[in-house]
Amino acid sequence: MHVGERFVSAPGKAILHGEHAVVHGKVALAVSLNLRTYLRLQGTASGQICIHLPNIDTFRAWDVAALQPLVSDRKGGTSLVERLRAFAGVAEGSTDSGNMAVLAFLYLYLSGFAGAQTLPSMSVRVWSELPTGAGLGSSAAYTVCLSAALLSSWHVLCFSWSEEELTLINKWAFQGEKIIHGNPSGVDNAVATWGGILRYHAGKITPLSRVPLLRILLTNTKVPRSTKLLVSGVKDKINKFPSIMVPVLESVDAVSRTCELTLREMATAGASAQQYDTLEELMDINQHHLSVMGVGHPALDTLCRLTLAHGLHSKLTGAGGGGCGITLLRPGNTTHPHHTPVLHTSSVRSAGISEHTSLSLNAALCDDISISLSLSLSLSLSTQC
Ligand SMILES: Nc1ncnc2c1ncn2[C@@H]1O[C@H](COP(=O)(O)OP(=O)(O)OP(=O)(O)O)[C@@H](O)[C@H]1O
Ligand SMILES: C[C@@](O)(CCO)CC(=O)[O-]
Ligand SMILES: [Mg+2]
Repeated sequence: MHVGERFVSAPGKAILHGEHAVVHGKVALAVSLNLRTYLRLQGTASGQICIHLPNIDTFRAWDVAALQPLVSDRKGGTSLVERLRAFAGVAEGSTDSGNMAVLAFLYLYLSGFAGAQTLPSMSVRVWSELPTGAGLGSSAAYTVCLSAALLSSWHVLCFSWSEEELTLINKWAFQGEKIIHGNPSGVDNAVATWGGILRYHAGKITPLSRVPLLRILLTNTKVPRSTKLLVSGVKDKINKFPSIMVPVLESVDAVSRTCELTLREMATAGASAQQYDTLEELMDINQHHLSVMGVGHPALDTLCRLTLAHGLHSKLTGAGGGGCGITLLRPGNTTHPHHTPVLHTSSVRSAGISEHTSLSLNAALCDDISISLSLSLSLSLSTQC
């Protein structure tokens, strides 16, 4: 079987409210960024599968003939993930970047081509503008790219991403996220697939159509962390202290719902100072809840303290434990002349759209912390066949 060339990209995301609680069935609000991950897939006649992941210094190659026996379970009773772990020498519970990325790739590749008479040989390269493991959904953008490229080569189609195809891309990307994350909610891959701003609740994806233009700053603390470990740490805490932690999750749920309501009112009747007060208080409340869940970090505390000294309110975004924080700006806040910090929250769902407004960082505010990102918001998965 020979596959043609594919080039796809998918955006990262910022979570406004609801990270971690969303894993336990609560509401989250998330928005895509214009920092993207890109994938190029090329069919070859080399008899090999090669994957090149420059962001994480990983290059691996296998003979197709060595992978072929993994497709069917000849030993009986083992799952494809278990067979792949044994094949690639990856221990259960490993959080090594390269191992996780490679396992997710092999899983999606072998699942997709399981029905083919022979596995196709190919070379896949994935590179990203997103910092890896910093709370901006790099894992989901990676698995959405893999899923979109492999699906389009399984179906030998040049996608224009119909709703049905996006649903399929999202479903497979979720399987890849499971390998990297352990127990993902699905919010990150949904945003990487559909783009825009959306509400995510127990698997239900609702694009928000009436939202105001918000401006936020995004700060990378550059403190490394693993979403998988943070998510499992929160679960342990809930299991240990259910009567304490369940009300915290309920409260985060209420924060997300109140934020959604406030955004809708701001879009309908125009933004008032009181509504900004509300958004700021919600960020403070949620940041404290996230610290209670055990996913804060001194660098994030520093971000909150420094921005508060300028009258601005911040919270972590994504899994926390380091990574990135977001800071809400009011309309009158001045910003670095080269940056226009904006969080544009309209929802666009079709493919190939690169409409974006910018979301960037005012470095002058946060120069005690390593700050490196200058971002824009992009609104959908795009593809070029
Ligand atoms: N560009 C990339 N190339 C290869 N693998 C990647 C890439 N981006 C992410 N990954 C995989 O995803 C892992 C990071 O995922 P993780 O969920 O911990 O962080 P994140 O997705 O950036 O943050 P969050 O889940 O909080 O939004 C990496 O260790 C690697 O396995
Ligand atoms: C921490 C978390 O809630 C968001 C990570 O971006 C995990 C998830 O929802 O899968
Ligand atoms: Mg992730």
